[in-house]
Amino acid sequence: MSSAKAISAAYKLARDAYADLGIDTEAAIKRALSLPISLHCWQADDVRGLETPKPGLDSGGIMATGGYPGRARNGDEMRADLDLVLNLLPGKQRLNLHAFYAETGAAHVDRDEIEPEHFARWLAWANSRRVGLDFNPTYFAHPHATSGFTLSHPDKAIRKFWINHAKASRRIAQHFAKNLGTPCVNNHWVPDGAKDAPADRWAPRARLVESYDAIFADKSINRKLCVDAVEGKLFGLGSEDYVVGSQEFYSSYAQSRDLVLCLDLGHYHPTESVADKVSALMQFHDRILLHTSRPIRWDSDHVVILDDSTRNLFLEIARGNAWDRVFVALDFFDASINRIAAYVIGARATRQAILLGLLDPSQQLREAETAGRGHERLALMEQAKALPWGAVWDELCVRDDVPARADWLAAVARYERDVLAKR
Ligand SMILES: C[C@H](O)[C@H](O)[C@@H](O)C(=O)CO
Ligand SMILES: [Mn+2]
Repeated sequence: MSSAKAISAAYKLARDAYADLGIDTEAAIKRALSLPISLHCWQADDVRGLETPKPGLDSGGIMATGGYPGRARNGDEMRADLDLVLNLLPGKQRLNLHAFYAETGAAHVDRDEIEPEHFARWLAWANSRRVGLDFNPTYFAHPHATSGFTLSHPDKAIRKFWINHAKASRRIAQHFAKNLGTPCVNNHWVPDGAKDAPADRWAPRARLVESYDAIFADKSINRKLCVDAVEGKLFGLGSEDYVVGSQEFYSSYAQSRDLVLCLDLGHYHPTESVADKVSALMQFHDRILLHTSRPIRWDSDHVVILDDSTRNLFLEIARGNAWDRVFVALDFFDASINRIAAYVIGARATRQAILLGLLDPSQQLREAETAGRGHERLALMEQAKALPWGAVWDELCVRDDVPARADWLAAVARYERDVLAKR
C-alpha cells in the first residue's frame, strides 16, 4: 500500500518542480478532477446488450474477443460492477448507455418502440450515484442490420425502422437530461458499409443524409438537452472497403447541421494522428466528442493506456484551451482480461492524459517557438516528459479518496473472488 505521507512528500517536490515552469499543479488537479469521463456500459458485458431475446453480435461492425470469466449477465450485475469501478476512479464520471441495454423484462420490445420507461432502472441508478447519462442508438446486432446497411439501406421500410429507432433514442436522451439535470450526449454510429468494392458509393451516402435529416427534423427535441453526435470511421469489420459514414461524410454533415462530431482514436489509419485533426476540425466545429480507444493494427478496441496517441490528443486540447468544447467518453471492449480492471485502467489512463495536458508547459513551448528557438522548444518538450507528473497523479487520487498507484488491484481481486468467480 502506498502511504499517504510518502505521496504527500513526493507531491510537494513535484509541485515545486512544476512551479519553476510556471505551472500550477493545484489548478491542474482541480480541473483534471472536474472533467467528466463517460464510462461505456458495454465493457461490462462484451457488447451483448440486455434485450429480450438477446440479439448476438453477428450483424458485423464490432466484436469483443476473449473468454475471461465474470462477464455481467444482466443489468443488476452490470450496475454492481460499475459501482465498484466508480469507487476506484478519481474525478467525475458519467455513464454511456447503448439502446440495446433496455430492460424490458420478458417482453420483446423492438428498437423502434423503446421508451424511457425501459431505462428506468438505469436512470434510478444514475440518480442515486449522481452521475449523468449519455446515450447511443444501437444500429447493430439486429436482424435489420445483417445486410451491412441500416440508415442507408436501399429498402425504405428498413430505413424507416432505423429512423424511428433514432427518434426514440433522442426522446430517451432528452428524458435522461431532464431527469438528471445535465445534457445527454446521444451518439450515432452506424455500421453501414461494404466488405468489397461497391459499384455505387453515392446512393448509400445520399440515403444516409436523407435519413439523418429525417431524424434531426424532430422539433420536439431540445438540442440543449439531447446533444446529438455523429461518428465516422475508415473501415470496420465487414466494411473493409467502403464505410458509408466516413470521416469526410460526418465532418461535413455535423458541421452543416450543427451537430457534434465524434472522433474515435481507433477509427483511422494507424499512421494518422487524431491529435493533429483536432486543431483543424475545431476551426469549424464548436464541440467534439472524443472516444478514447486503442487500435492495435486495426480498430481492435483494446483497453486505453497512456500511449502517445492518448497523450497527444489531450495535449492538443490543452494547447488549444478547448476543455469546454470537448466531451470525453471511453470506447473499448476487451473480454480477455478482468473487465473491472479494464475499466479502471482505461479510465485512469484517459484521466492521466487529461492531467498531463493540464501540466504541459505550453506557454514556454510557444514562446521558444515564436522566438525561433526550435531547439529549445524540442528540449523542453522532452524535459516535460520527465517531470514528476506521477506524484501529481497520486496526490489527485488521495484528494479524491480513491486508491493511488495500482493499489486498486486489491479491491478488484477481492471482487473477482467473491462475485465474478461465482457467475
Ligand atoms: C458500441 C459503440 O457505439 C461503438 O464502439 C462505436 O462508438 C464505434 O466506435 C464503432 O466502431
Ligand atoms: Mn467509438
